Amino acid sequence: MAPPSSNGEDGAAPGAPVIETHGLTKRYGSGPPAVDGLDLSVPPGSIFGFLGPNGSGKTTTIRMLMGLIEPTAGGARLLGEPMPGAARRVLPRVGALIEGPALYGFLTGRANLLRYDAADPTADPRTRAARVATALERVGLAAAAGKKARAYSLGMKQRLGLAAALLRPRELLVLDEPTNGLDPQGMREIRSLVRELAADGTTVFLSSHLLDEIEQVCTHAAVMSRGRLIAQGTVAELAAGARGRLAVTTPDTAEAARVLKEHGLTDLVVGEDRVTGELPPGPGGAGPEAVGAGGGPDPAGMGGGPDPADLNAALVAAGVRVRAFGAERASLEDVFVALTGEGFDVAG
Ligand SMILES: Nc1ncnc2c1ncn2[C@@H]1O[C@H](COP(=O)(O)OP(=O)(O)OP(=O)(O)O)[C@@H](O)[C@H]1O
Repeated sequence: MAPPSSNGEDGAAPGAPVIETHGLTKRYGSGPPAVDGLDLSVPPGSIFGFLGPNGSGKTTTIRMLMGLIEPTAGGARLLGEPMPGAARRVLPRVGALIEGPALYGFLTGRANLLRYDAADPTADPRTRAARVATALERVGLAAAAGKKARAYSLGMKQRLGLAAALLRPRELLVLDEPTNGLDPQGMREIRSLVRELAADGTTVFLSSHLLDEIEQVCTHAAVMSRGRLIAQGTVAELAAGARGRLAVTTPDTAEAARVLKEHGLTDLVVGEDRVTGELPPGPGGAGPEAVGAGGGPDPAGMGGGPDPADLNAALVAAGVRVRAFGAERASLEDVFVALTGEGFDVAG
């Protein structure tokens, strides 16, 4: 195997996590820690969603990752290097957008980027204009580059912030709530930009309190609750770890509910012509990397339990007229609720 430094770059071996934390903890005062013993592992090339309700410790974690604040305990490595120790070496390879971009409203979008570029002592002034033009093009702001930043929509401001983060090639992008406050169109624009950047090989780590957003754009996710990591893995693994619900469409709802209950389904919801119920847990438990839950993988993705074919046969045998029958895929919201026993605060 080639040595890790054979590509002439510092840092991690190929395939090594781009972000890795061990027991990362931050305590601000005498209360419970804002971040508590976090073990995070972000694979290269992933779009990694860092999910949790407001106040669950996402921004505090990102600030520690970027070396902006010191952990109370534990440590973090970025691109294989310890933070904050190696910040000067590592941060030029990392683009970040934390708590919205700092922009001068009285300057044009282009002039804002020229200022950012000029603030980088390693940036060659002779190629500055070209770099700025490329970054504006990258985020779809070339046509609006001559407008004052104060006339930009929130989505355009976020894109300008991303352009600033992309003035030089980056191996990792860290985005704190990049779509916060944006309208649906603005959200779509940021999401497609994130996908494009990832397709070019950049690992993207983004925080969000929006489950939907993580499901739409991310390949991997970590779920935070009250400063603790409660699960991490691929989005597919996480959703498969939550028990799916079975839905039966039938005019014979009462009888269908009885049969499903008999076969171990719980949390039955009986509608006008539909019954849904939670499939019982299989031997695998809560999911592949459910922290502290001790579960193993569930290859069927249905939570184990009875075979749906047998359930359908039992319904028919009991005289239930089945119009439609199927498993509903668990969402990340189901995962969150199953793991924490709490609802997800989706305000905003
Ligand atoms: N500088 C600080 N001093 C004291 N407490 C803080 C500070 N920053 C954050 N906290 C507290 O730490 C906890 C985690 O906050 P944090 O901002 O990291 O969460 P978050 O998940 O990013 O939420 P949000 O999306 O609302 O920013 C909260 O209880 C918050 O009040």
